[in-house]
Amino acid sequence: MNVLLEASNLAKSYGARRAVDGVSFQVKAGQTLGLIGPNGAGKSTTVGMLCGLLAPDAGSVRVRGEQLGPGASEAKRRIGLVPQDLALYEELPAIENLMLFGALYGVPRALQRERAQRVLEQVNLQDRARDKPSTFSGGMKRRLNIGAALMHAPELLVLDEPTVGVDPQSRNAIFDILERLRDEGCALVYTSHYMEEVERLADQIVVIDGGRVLADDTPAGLQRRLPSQAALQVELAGEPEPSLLEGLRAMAGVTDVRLDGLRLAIGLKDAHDALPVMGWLERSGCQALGFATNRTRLEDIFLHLTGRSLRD
Ligand SMILES: Nc1ncnc2c1ncn2[C@@H]1O[C@H](COP(=O)(O)OP(=O)(O)OP(=O)(O)O)[C@@H](O)[C@H]1O
Repeated sequence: MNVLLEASNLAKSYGARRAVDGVSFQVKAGQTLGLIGPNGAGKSTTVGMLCGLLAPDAGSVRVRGEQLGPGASEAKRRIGLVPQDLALYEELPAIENLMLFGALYGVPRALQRERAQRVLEQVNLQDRARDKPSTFSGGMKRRLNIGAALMHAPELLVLDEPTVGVDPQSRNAIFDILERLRDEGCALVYTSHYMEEVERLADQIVVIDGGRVLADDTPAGLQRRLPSQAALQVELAGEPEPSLLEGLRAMAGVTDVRLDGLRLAIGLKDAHDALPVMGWLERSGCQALGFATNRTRLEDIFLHLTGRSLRD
């Protein structure tokens, strides 16, 4: 696959604070890259540099081989940015908002209306073309905000936490739009601190924390890095013998054993390891009131990599 965007060793400090500290990754044409990290990880600062809004202290961003610099360029025109904060004119009808953004991005005047109509369809607002954003719901404003970044038909759409403050229904509507764009071949960089969002959309995931890349892998590759692929929860009838816990820890396929009151949590290399473990518990005379199994969530990769959870 051909490389569309290449970030190399990006660094940016605000005073003494290193917000981004040597970030590198690639986005290939048509690829969907999820950039995930907790609040303050450096996502917005990275996005600002990817789009040429922030000048890096060190490192570079190349779009189809051309390095981003100050001022307008062919490389910048290949990118559309959906900022975290809404950037709309509340009292200007939706279609005119889009035409204005088209003009700012250099779309020829003769093409602006036609382009805006196509974009309104892409973001499912074709029935609201003449209405003002001041009359829109929060989710509709977010969709129009995405539309503004699509007016110049970019090859790559960069979205900075586009679902912040959005209800679940509107969030799904945004995802439908992004999935359609992806299917039409538009590359996406999607930043979030919700792993389930990134998992739904991305075919490559970059995990960042403290301004550094901790992992850059496919969702399946990240999942494989987790020591436990599943967990078995056992509700015990009584206090277990220490030998029971020792026996469990020695079993093949068991990665971790934790006792919390009468709840036993057993980490498993594979979901298939649950049955032999339950059989062994029964043969050992363990009195259980209930069993439950669950697959490890990809979200736990952050805990695995840092010892901290993604959201406090
Ligand atoms: N303009 C600024 N001036 C000073 N410090 C800043 C500025 N912007 C960001 N920072 C700091 O840089 C670090 C990275 O911030 P950044 O906004 O890039 O993270 P983020 O991952 O996007 O977080 P969030 O999800 O909260 O937006 C943080 O410690 C933040 O406080």
